[in-house]
Amino acid sequence: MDSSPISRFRCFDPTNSYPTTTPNHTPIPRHRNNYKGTLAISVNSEPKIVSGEAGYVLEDVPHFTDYIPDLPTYPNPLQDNPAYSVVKQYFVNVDDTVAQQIVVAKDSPRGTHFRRAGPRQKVYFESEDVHACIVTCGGLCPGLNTVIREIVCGLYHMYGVHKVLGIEGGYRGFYARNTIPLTPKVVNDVHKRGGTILGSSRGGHDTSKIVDSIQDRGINQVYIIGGDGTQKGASVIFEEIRRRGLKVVVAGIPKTIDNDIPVIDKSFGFDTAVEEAQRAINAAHVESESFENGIGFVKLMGRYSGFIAMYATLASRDVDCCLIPESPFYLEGPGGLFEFIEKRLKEHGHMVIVMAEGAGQELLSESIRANDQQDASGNKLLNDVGLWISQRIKDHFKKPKMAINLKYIDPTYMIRAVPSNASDNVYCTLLAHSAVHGAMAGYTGFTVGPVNGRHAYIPFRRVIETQNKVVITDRMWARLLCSTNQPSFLDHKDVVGDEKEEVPQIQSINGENNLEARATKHREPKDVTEDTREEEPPILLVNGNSHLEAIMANQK
Ligand SMILES: Nc1ncnc2c1ncn2[C@@H]1O[C@H](COP(=O)(O)OP(=O)(O)OP(=O)(O)O)[C@@H](O)[C@H]1O
Ligand SMILES: O=P(O)(O)OC[C@H]1O[C@](O)(CO)[C@@H](O)[C@@H]1O
Ligand SMILES: [Mg+2]
Repeated sequence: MDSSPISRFRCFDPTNSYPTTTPNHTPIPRHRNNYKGTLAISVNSEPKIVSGEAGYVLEDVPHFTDYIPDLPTYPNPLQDNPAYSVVKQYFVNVDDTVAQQIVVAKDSPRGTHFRRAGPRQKVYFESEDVHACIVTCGGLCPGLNTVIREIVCGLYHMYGVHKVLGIEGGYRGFYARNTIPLTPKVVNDVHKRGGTILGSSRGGHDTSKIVDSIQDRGINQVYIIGGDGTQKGASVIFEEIRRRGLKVVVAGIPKTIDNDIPVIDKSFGFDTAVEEAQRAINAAHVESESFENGIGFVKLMGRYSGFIAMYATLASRDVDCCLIPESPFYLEGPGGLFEFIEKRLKEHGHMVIVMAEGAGQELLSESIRANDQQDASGNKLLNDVGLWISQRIKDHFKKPKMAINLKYIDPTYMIRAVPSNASDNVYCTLLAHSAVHGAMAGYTGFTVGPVNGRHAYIPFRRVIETQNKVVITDRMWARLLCSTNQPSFLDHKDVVGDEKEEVPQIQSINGENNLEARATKHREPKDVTEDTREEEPPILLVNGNSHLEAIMANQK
């Protein structure tokens, strides 16, 4: 008997272990958590959570068999594909799941897992019956075309699917635009271009019109590429499809230049964007070095998450100061940005500042009328804080003493409009293929992505409930502070506090930030109590030293 903990609590995979039409038919278990037992159509899509020994939890994704009875299955055509037949164990094991938490202590619970992505032995579509469509939504990101290409080529070459449509111009394209037939020939060299060959848009998400269009066109696999907003839209589409009892897969491929999608290791195009940002930082460095008291000021993307700025800074080593939305700062007075600039210019004669577009927005809205405008998707429109702070720096140094030479560089759209680099191309290929395998296997309502390096199917709920942010108490931010040696910019009154009060404990650093969502304040209480290693952080350090010095002091 197999004594593996997972099999004992029946981590059911309808595509491998319990096919519905094989001679060795094994009944589908009725007792799965949140599973309604009978295979009647269920309109409630509740989380599929399976618990096991030693604190093991599987957060599973929906499957056709959850709400459509008696579906036939077919052997996966990949088993006859010469490219894959030689690969041992090409099909994913029934029990394979991917752990979210891989840094563990001896006695800590095994924690959350996701279903491993990849091809299954049985599929729920015959190749000629598949009618797929692809849509891209939200802002641009390097690699969009590669994902489109690889979904098309994956469907054609691995599964013999020949009906793939491109939906033009984002969600509204489902009901307001024509479709584009996509073949391997059409998409052959699109990965060499930036942008998306399908076009994109914000807003225009009309669920019933979109699902009507899917139904009217006879589409049964919907591949949706986009960021957090897009995945929210995909989740709503999935719920409506499920409510109507349609055999239609909804598969999300996460896209965001800001890297703000939680759970997954990082989003595609991020590396390319960081690489492209180096060109702007290099230019800023060259300009600043060449003039007396030169300041190169670079504004990068990052609405709520400063990952691009942080990684671009770490990669460059020429940056003296990195400003991100997660780390508040102020301009005037002791410990402020102006004081630091003056100090650094006196020491080095020049400096480079990198700023994420979402940083310091509160300073700007204090000084000018708050901008409460939104884009078509409901995202807050940001003020150009980079330009504003540049002007404030110029004004500040005009007054008394130092003549400065500030050059403002805004490459924001350049870093997301370029084609993806080689490593992102490979990453995009894996994402696309994982999505195709999952769809063919009848999984639906999922976003695909790597979790600790292994591709997994993640329920929509998990990627839309929170945003991935830089955790400034994690080691990665400490590495950055170590590289720039910038101050913490904590407000003087916060730093000193009420002298009668006890000096609060310095925040300890708890583990690597490998780009996963770790902003504790966004975590569910359940997660926090389950994972005892990520306790609610104590008050951030605060003793007048730089952030880094304080961290080092604490580690002594
Ligand atoms: N809560 C929601 N429910 C349904 N649809 C949504 C929701 N939020 C956003 N959308 C739709 O998703 C699409 C993309 O959203 P948005 O413009 O926020 O970009 P995104 O996917 O977050 O990408 P990025 O922020 O990386 O550019 C839009 O068409 C928008 O209407
Ligand atoms: O100008 P657009 O196309 O709305 O996009 C700008 C936004 O899109 C992003 O690239 C992704 O959310 C943000 O960094 C940026 O604020
Ligand atoms: Mg977004």
